[in-house]
Amino acid sequence: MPSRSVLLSEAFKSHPVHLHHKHADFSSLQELPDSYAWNQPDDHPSDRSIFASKSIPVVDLNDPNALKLIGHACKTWGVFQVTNHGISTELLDDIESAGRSLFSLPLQQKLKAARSPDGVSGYGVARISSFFPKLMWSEGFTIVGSPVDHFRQLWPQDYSKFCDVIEEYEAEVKRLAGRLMWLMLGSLGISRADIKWAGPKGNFKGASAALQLNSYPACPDPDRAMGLAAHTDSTLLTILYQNSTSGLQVLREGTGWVTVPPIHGAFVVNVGDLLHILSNGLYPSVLHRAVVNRTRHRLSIAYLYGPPSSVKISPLPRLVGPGQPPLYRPITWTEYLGTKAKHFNKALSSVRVFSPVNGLADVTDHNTVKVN
Ligand SMILES: C=C1C[C@]23C[C@H]1CC[C@H]2[C@@]12CCC[C@@](C)(C(=O)O1)[C@H]2[C@@H]3C(=O)O
Ligand SMILES: O=C(O)CCC(=O)C(=O)O
Ligand SMILES: [Fe+2]
Repeated sequence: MPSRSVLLSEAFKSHPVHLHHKHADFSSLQELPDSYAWNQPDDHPSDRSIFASKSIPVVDLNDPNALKLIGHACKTWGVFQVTNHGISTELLDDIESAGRSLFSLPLQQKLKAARSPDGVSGYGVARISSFFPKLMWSEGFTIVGSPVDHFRQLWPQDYSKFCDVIEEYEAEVKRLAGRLMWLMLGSLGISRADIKWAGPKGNFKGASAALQLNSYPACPDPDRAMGLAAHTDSTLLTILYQNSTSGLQVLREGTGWVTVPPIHGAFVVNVGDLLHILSNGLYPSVLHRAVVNRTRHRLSIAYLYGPPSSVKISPLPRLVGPGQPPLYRPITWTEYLGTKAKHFNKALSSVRVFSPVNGLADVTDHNTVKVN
């Protein structure tokens, strides 16, 4: 561990986003305001692809072949769903209803817990909003560390029961994340000895994470609106719970946008940018987005899981060799979040090592134009 550890919550100190004037009271909007109309013909939610014939793999964690199935899903899709993961449907119901209570508070109340421009936690629009000229039809609440201060502002009387649900959910999903890490890495031949930062018990005790509650209100003109614009996650992996309303889509090369159908009690697990780096490019970090719905409110809860914040992540030595040079330079999670805040979807290529073979430019050559 480096002596000076930079917390995840510090990641955006040098990349503040000022979006406060953009909070909307969706329930009062009967028509889609122009500021929410994403009418680019080639990246339009209305090209939402059918439940494609080849669909996202579903893996039962009790299946003796789970390791192999997960490895295959990670290589080919970068995303899969898991069932029999050990987290009770009661806890899922509890976290969903906590999310619902939060987003159904009056806007003025939610704004009391607004995310500060250089902070990570609190209520607000997606951080990536600053890269797009149009607004997204969603609101979010990010939790890093204890939610108690913000929850006290939201629910001065009964914040503690909501804190308990969040804490219980985080503890359970953290355990699942550690288990999934070993399955995802195990199928690449990686074992405990290869990842020192997983700790002596191999339980990734020092891992960092953010919990992102996303709310997508019913929308008067869903075909022209965008819930959450296409992005990859800056994580090792993300564990997503979605309610029974569909909306999540992943981009599959050669197919287009594929809807991830909600399965009651299941989680969607996707590879993030840091696992792509760790796997030396073997696992793709999947591009995904959320579209919205005319009649139904949609809720999703993403557990964005990463390494201890100051551990340098680089391609695993076991996956590097004479024919497989390391494709990425070492970077900490906190540094990567800063890079993402600056370069957005070009962040990953900005970490890519210069090579005369792949012809990619070094990070110093990277200039991304930010649309505000
Ligand atoms: C630990 C994370 C990961 C963050 C930033 C920070 C807290 C919130 C996460 C998200 C959640 C919503 C999509 C995203 C793209 C966004 O705008 O905020 C994510 C982003 C990332 O994966 O880069
Ligand atoms: O709402 C969804 O299904 C997607 C959420 C997401 O991609 C995220 O929070 O990173
Ligand atoms: Fe995401």
